Amino acid sequence: MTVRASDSQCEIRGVRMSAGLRERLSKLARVTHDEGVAQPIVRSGVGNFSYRAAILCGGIDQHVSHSIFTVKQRSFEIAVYRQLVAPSMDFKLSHAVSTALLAWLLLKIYRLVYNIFLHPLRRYPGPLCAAATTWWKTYIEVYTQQSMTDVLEYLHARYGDVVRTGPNELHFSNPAAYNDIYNSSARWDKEESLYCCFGEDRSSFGFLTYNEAKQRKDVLQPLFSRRAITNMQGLIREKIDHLASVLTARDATGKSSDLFFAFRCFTMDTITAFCFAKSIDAMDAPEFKAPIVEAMEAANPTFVLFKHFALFRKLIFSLPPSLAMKFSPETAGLTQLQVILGQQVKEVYTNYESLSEAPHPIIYSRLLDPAAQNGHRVPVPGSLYEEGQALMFAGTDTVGNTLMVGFFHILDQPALQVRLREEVRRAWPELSQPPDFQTLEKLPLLTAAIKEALRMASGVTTPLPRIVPPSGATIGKHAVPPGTIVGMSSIFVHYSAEIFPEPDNFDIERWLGKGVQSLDQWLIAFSKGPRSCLGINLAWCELYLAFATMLRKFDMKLDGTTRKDLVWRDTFLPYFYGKHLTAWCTPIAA
Ligand code: HEM
Repeated sequence: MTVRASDSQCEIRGVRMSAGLRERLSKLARVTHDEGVAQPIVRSGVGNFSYRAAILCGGIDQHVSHSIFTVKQRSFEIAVYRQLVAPSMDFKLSHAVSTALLAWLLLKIYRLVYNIFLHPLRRYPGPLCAAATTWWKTYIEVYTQQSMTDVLEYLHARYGDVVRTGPNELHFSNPAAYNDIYNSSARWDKEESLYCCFGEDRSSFGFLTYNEAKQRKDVLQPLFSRRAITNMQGLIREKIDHLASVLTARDATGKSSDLFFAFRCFTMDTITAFCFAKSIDAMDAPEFKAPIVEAMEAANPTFVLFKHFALFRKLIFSLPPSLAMKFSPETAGLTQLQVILGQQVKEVYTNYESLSEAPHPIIYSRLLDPAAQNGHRVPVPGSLYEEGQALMFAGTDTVGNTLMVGFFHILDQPALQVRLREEVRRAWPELSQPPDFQTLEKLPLLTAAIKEALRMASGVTTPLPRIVPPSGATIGKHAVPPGTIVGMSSIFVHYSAEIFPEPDNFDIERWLGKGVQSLDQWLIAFSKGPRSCLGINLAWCELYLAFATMLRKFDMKLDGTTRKDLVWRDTFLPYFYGKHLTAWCTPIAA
């Protein structure tokens, strides 16, 4: 089709023009119609006019025509546009949109019907909505903001030991099933939508496959072995002593302390020194409100949002930090954390040599060492950053939560605090000569208290989702087809009344006495199998040194925190949203 237009005339060739259209145009302008001419004349029209006329004539018609309009351009243009072009454009657009919507809707309906009636998991019990669509989980976690672990408890009480929690997902509650999923021979992939939400896809924690994770963990493992951690316990001793001195100074000014943040600052300073040979000095922040610790705390619920809305996550991660924080204040904590951490990683990258001056092995020194890579390349900067973020999260909140939960219960039972202190004092008579990690490990009451704290804090509370391999699997005596997402939250083991009677009570006696060693198999805070915790030795060492030091150096009393304040919501780690554990920490003179 061609259009030629001037101030007074518009010529259109090679278009299809119906009788109806011709009649309507005639009312607007004088139209000359010549059926015989089909040769196109290519000349440009006058701006919008020719464009609109072109749309007008291209849209609706039957016959090939050549029409000449004699027009008063402006009024013709407006009239044609209003009466013919706009409606026809609307029609075409709305037609395309509604067709696409209909196709999408049909596809979704087909998917729902398939998920409910034809899916290989159709015989597994669970809510209909969960079987039909993953949006059910989004509704629970994002819209109602319930803790998925609470919902799972309810579902298992109603449906039994296996529940379908998504179209392609099963959750198990029988403690025996835990070992079927998480054991040394189960090299199953991690599930993408959860593990990618942290933005740590290229880290020991975030790699989805066993092989990728193993390659990275093999590089890091020598630094996390029991021997390596025992050798570097001086670093942890230095950090916990520093925390004790800050708490002492606070007490001297008559202040109680936010131990929730204080413990996180201690673990943060420890892991940053271990990673970067440089502490972030979180413990020296006023009121222990170190920006990185606060940012980490605020980041927890963000991951739930990112898990359900991957596009939103990609958008936030792609924006410059200042824009991301403005655009989405609710995820600003994570962005802030990434900025702080990014600077730290960049510094290490540019001052690599300084790492060798540290008195203990440094994680980044090893990550950047070509000789440590077992024939592979040194990780790219993005992967180095992500490893740093993974280690910060893995090493800070987990140990911090265990200390916080443990100390709440110990302070809630003053007689227990005295009993534990007496045991520690026997091993640590001279305040200025603290015993080492190996000595503390032998103290039965202290060990029982730490185990009980690990049990009740539960480490990572989310069911750790894995993909059943092509061979399929039997989990808790149920045959599970290949490709199914399976998981089990640690709380179904740690709060099982059959294994741990009266599980809501902090009772160190359950770990003491003869024949209780077998109970250790049910302490699964660090998970089991090839994707279990890389930092387990570091965590135990921090816990022993911190529990012993706090008990030996302070007489502690709760400052208004009650059991109700220990409420949490599952955001991968438990997100404690009650009043922080606050206590008076009075130094013990000798
Ligand atoms: C009480 C303290 C801790 C607890 C309860 C704990 C718990 C866990 C759990 C349950 C997992 C498995 C996560 C999954 O399957 O997705 C895990 C993995 C991991 N943890 Fe820990 N953790 C603790 C301390 C630490 C520390 C101090 C570090 C070191 C900085 C650390 C580093 C890691 C890493 C790198 C992984 C990923 C391993 C993999 O995916 O193969 N953790 N931890």
